Amino acid sequence: MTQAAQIIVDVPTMQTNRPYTYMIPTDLVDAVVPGVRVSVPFGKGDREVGGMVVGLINIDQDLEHDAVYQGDLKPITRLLDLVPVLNEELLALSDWLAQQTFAFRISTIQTMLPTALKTASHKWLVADQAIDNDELARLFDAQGRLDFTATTLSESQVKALARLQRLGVVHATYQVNNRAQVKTNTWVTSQLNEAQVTEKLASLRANATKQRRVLLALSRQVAPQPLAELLTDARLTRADFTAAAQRGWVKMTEKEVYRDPFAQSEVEQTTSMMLQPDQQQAVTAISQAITANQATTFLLEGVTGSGKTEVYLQSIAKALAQQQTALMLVPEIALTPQMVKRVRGRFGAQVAVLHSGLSAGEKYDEWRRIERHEATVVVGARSAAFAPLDDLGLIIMDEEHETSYKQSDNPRYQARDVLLWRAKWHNAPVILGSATPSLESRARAERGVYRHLMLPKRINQRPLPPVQIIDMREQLKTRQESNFSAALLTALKQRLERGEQSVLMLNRRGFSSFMMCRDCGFVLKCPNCDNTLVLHMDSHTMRCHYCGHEEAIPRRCPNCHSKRISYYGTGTEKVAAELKQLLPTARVIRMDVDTTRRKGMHEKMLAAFGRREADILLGTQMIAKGLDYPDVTLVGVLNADTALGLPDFRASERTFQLLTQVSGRAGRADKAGEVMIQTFNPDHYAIQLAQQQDYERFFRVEMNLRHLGNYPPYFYTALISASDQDENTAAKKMFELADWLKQRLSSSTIILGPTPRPIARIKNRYYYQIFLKYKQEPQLHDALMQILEESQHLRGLQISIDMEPQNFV
Ligand SMILES: Nc1ncnc2c1ncn2[C@@H]1O[C@H](COP(=O)(O)OP(=O)(O)OP(=O)(O)O)[C@@H](O)[C@H]1O
Ligand SMILES: [Zn+2]
Ligand SMILES: [Zn+2]
Repeated sequence: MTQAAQIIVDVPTMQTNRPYTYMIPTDLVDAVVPGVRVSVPFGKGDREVGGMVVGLINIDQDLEHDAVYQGDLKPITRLLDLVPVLNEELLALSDWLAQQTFAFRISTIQTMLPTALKTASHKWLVADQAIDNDELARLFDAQGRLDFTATTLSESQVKALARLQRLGVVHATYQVNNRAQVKTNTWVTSQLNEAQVTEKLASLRANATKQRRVLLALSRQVAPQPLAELLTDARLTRADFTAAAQRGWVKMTEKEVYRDPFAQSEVEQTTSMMLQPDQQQAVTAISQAITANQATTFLLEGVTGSGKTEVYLQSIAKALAQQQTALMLVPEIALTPQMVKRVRGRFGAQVAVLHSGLSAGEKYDEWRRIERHEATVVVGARSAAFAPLDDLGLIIMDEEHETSYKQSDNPRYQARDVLLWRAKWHNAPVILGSATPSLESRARAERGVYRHLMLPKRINQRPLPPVQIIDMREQLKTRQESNFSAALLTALKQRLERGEQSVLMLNRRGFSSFMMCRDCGFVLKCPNCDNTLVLHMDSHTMRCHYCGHEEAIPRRCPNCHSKRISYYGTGTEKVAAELKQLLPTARVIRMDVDTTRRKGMHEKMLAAFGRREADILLGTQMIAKGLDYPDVTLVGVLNADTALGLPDFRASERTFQLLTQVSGRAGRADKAGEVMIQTFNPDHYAIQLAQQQDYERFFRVEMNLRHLGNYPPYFYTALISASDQDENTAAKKMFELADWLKQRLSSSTIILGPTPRPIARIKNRYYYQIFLKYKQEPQLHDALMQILEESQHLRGLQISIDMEPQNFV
């Protein structure tokens, strides 16, 4: 009996999207197992490519059934791993995921591996114990390291080393060949003494404000300090200090940053709290499912501040108590030290944390701790859904409604689906938690597919803060254009006088992509779909992205005939400038993608705000989550409407979710809180119901509208996009496709488009899309596969498929 290996090669094309059969050299027979990476000769000229072993077959019996096999089998060239890097579960998952998302198997496999394993990296073997074989022991240097990538090893040596790794005598580590992985911080050292600073300040021109700020900052501290710290004053920029360096006032140096080894040990140990009755009920139900190994999905719906986290923690404890592991996903933005602290505080060093802030090396370290069963609790963002935990006893997804759980690039997977799949594999329950569940999940709870658990009250009966809606149309009649209503401005002044803090949110979603009447708030909608029309400056038209309807940009408001129609939207920078004028004494921290791009800035700014170094935290959506500061008594939303204008059937849902989240930040401690929402659409149901914080009503109203519009959760959706350098080719192909689909699919399926994409041209490629809404469509998978396969033969045209798309702009 001869064995051969089934290998997915690292050649991402439709033709190669299936296992190829390779011969296993006799010496490697035991070492080649599913889940190890290899390199193999492939294609014309036997180019060497990487690959993943996904299965083994007996040549004598199975080969005639192997469709791919032609001619003599080529042998595997090299073994890259001594032990599998993906286990049986994850291999099966990668296969399922490729099917679900119409992605190549190699790309779903790559998605599951930590970066250190997929980029060009240098592999070392490290001896953890003495090796009792002289020949092998000699391969290791004085530090017990063997350079696996550079050393030529005989096949028997490879086999023997594989055995040692399986026994835990040696382990593999990776050094990523990427200089950028070394983290550095810029430090600023003043070159001026106190007297010189005073002198320079005196000689500055009156309008040299930037230089004055830099000098003032220098006067406060003489010792070298990190630039990032100086930049917590939002009025200062890196460029100001670069300019100062050119003047010889400061020296800027790069220092390497090391991981703080005390960061973990500082976390204070916490113990389980006495649960409130609602919490207790939830924990009991979840615990029963854990004990019974039932893959029940729970929807934990709890208002902001109702103590969902404590329910998670005590349920995790239950899983650990029966020697199982737990996986918890949170949105990237919520992975603040606060959240990590709460989990570490309860479970200590057995917690592994995976987030985008870690370097490739750090991520690999965490991944390995999980694989070696050193970590039994994993907290992480979307990609942590693939954490290689064995024997999962509980899976949690916090803020389950968050769009960031859906990956927008290939493979376009929804982490929630991955978790549900894994739960079935492990017979483990899942908790989907949120104050504002997605309509899809809430509808499933209604139909009994998920079990519904509720936490309807805040802890200690603290009231939800009162929410006031401010009609900006009224404001505009009396005052000149401003981002601040009189009421909000007064409230901000009060907080300043009382020494309390305020949070201001500027909604960036939908920023200037549509038009709105400044007098009546009217937003132009599609006559066919009731979706907001998107402004296309290139063609000077308003377009519907679902059905393709197009019309001229109106000069007057179709509703009130006002001429004051404009792009609605504004940036945080502009708001910060206005704030400076209106409230010159207020200390403001501005938090948006620009100011938080540098690693660690997000946490630094929040920490500074927590230390009360600022009066106002001004930011985009990123401030809506997770903040728990006792002195915040005012939350202001500057523009509640912008997301409502988006050409997205989920626009109301997103708006409601965001407003509810951000309102939940006020009055969490003893001091009462207050929320003010500025809007041009005070009567819109999403805004009205957010004011009342009435999720239940919102759910009913929105479900009704979804039903009328044939949208999810009543219909499933899929988005097919095609792009080409030639606009006609892309359009023509998509019209053909739409016709073909009409014949192929059932008549109950709704095919919208093709239409040009919101940004029709990206990097000189033209995009067209078809939007599908369907209930039951057994033909769909095959039809879409066929489209992908056929598109391979069309040079230049690229087709992508997004199941249950979350983003339309
Ligand atoms: N049983 C309890 N007894 C006393 N305090 C509790 C209890 N459960 C939770 N808390 C406290 O109540 C506060 C709010 O809880 P938590 O942050 O878990 O709510 P949440 O539902 O996750 O809120 P959000 O959705 O706003 O993040 C926290 O400070 C938490 O420590
Ligand atoms: Zn109008
Ligand atoms: Zn339309």
